Amino acid sequence: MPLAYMSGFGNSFETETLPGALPVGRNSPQKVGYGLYAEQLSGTPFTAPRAANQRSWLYRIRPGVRHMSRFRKVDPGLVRTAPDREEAELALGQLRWAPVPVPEDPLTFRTGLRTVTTAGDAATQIGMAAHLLFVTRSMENEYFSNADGELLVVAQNGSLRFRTEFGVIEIAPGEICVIPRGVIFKVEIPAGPARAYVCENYGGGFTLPERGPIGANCLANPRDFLTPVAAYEDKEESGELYMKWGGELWCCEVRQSPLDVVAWHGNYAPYKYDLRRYSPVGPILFDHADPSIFTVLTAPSETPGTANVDFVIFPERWMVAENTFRPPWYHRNIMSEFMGLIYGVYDAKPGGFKPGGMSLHNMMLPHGPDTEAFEKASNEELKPVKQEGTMAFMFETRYPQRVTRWAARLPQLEETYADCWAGLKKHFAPGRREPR
Ligand SMILES: O=C(O)Cc1cc(O)ccc1O
Ligand SMILES: [Fe+2]
Repeated sequence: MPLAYMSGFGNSFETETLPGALPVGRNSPQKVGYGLYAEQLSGTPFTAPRAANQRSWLYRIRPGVRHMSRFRKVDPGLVRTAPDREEAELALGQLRWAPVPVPEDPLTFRTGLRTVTTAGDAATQIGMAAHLLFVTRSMENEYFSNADGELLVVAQNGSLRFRTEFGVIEIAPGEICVIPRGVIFKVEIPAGPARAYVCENYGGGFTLPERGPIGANCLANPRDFLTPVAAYEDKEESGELYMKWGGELWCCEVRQSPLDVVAWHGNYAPYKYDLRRYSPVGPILFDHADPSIFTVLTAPSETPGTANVDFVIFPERWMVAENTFRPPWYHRNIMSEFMGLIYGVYDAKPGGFKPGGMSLHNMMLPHGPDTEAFEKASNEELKPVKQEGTMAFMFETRYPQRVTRWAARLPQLEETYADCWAGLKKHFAPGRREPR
């Protein structure tokens, strides 16, 4: 049966699996219908301004206190949290990794999550981490929750099904989902092994960017964001609930499924989005716009216009600009750019950047098109060209990103990456002037 979702970004949703399970006109009646417990989950402080305030009311078989009590600390595997004090063994420079294959070992969402970079400080709710995720086994009586940040999951290969307290979300390559901080879930693989990129946002939640003069439409449209309808498990089997909290991994035994929410209402809930629904806006006469024009979601910091993390994509689009060097320009950026390629070809690196691969262009490190892309873009006939079948993305943060020991030691790290610019020759000729 296809999964059911409700459309809209940050709406006040309501959904119930049994008729009348949601109290009417109040949150906390003396007795909730069907013998359910009422519980509030606050994603922002109680006192957050109305426009930013996020909370949901969950009507569940048992309250959270019956699922989570004393935790014990367990091995975090390859998950790291900022500030990551493990030695950075890498010399400063532009970095790129070839795709890391999905290992053969049995890996669940918990054991298959591997941190690549960390930035900021999770304890102060600043910054982010970029992870790779490999899943070869579904979680059964195992559940996960992240108190350190929200998780933006970018499917790259294979599908992932998230059974959450709020309902079930499935994503395939080209789609993303966001699991808010504190939400309990488990991950299944409906059709074999899966690989994904994950951005863990330690700061305030992702929201839609302002459109300014673009107006009321295009870019990511709110109606294309989908939140699951309620779904619950009434399962009295023991298992483990893992919680990432304070940069450590904790575990407690559960005697029943904590995914026992029969009905809920509110605006703090997981959601998914198909990146192909994004309507890109760009230069239609000349020049190359800043990539912020392709922001799907932004997690602001306290400084206006300075994101804690922006999630930016490079989707299919027409390139039409006249007398323009069409790929990204060479640049240095105060923000740090982590990129991945979901499918297709990325125009700045047509040969070297492979689907499933990743690159890191850290704060103020110069980067831009490789030699091949420069030569082509400087000499091609500037007809309208469609960049087809491509989807790259960037996690762009105001904080420098530190590479983890795991990522620094990966054999896929390309030692000679910077050679992709080695062929950029000196063309300077004081006697020659291009027409303006
Ligand atoms: O560096 C990159 O490849 C990402 C990027 C793309 C673009 O079109 C403009 C700026 C930018 O950082
Ligand atoms: Fe860049």
